[in-house]
Amino acid sequence: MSLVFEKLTKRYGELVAIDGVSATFEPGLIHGVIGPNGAGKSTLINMTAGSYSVSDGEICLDGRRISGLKKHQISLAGVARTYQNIRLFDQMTALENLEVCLYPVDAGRAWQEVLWPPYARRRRAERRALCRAGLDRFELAGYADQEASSLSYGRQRMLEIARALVREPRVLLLDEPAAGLNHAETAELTTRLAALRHPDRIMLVVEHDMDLVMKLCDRIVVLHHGKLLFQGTPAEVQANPDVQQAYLGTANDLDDIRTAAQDRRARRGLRPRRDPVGHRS
Ligand SMILES: Nc1ncnc2c1ncn2[C@@H]1O[C@H](COP(=O)(O)OP(=O)(O)OP(=O)(O)O)[C@@H](O)[C@H]1O
Repeated sequence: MSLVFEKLTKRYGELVAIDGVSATFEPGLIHGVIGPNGAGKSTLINMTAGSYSVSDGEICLDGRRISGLKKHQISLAGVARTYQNIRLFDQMTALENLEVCLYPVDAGRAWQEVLWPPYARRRRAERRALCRAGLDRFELAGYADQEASSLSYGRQRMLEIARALVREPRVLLLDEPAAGLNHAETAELTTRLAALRHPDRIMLVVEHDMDLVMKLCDRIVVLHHGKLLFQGTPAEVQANPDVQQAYLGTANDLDDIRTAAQDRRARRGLRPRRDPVGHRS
């Protein structure tokens, strides 16, 4: 049982953003997806979540083809995601951001709640309890009734992950979860993500922060110009000469990557990283 990409291809007109990528992602593991800017990482996430169509090849979850399904059908199949640029319902409270994900999606159950108020009240209370527990997992319970937009940037990131988890997805796709976080927040995020490792859950993390990737991930897929360059454990990836040449630059030297990530943040208007005592680096 796994998530499988079979000769996956995405074309934007003439541009081949993902070029015949085949890979298998096992449950119980955290899979990193890395590669230089424009390598196709977000495109991979967007196709898996159904935000972008697949040009060729297929994506299967537990043996069932999910590419070609609509976005909401893929979500119901158990795929949840977060975004590079946080997307919350800003005017809703933290709790409501989770609750909206649990409202009945089939007409039958929705009508049951409309026609039978005691049942609706009980279901609402159950949903609320589940969402409070979801917030609690990220130490956000104290912010349950605050508007999402009023939370700090770091808490908004955590809230988005808490929301993605509220339906207990089989597949959790995280697109640059550490973007814009300072060192302390990234360290906290790394611990929290590690705690999400579960035998039934497949996690894919697209990330430029190599420290986070190397610490957190069990397996790493390296993309280069839309092609699968290499896959292996963090140690294998760091030792691979092709990866070093294409991406890491020099063996075990992650400073260039950090600098590139900083430049990228600045270009995108994201917060630059700060060290734990608050000095900008
Ligand atoms: N909607 C789109 N329409 C046209 N081209 C696109 C679209 N989305 C991405 N691309 C192009 O596809 C290629 C891969 O982009 P993608 O965003 O997937 O790369 P990435 O590895 O996630 O990059 P980054 O690390 O900078 O986010 C790039 O050349 C990009 O310009």
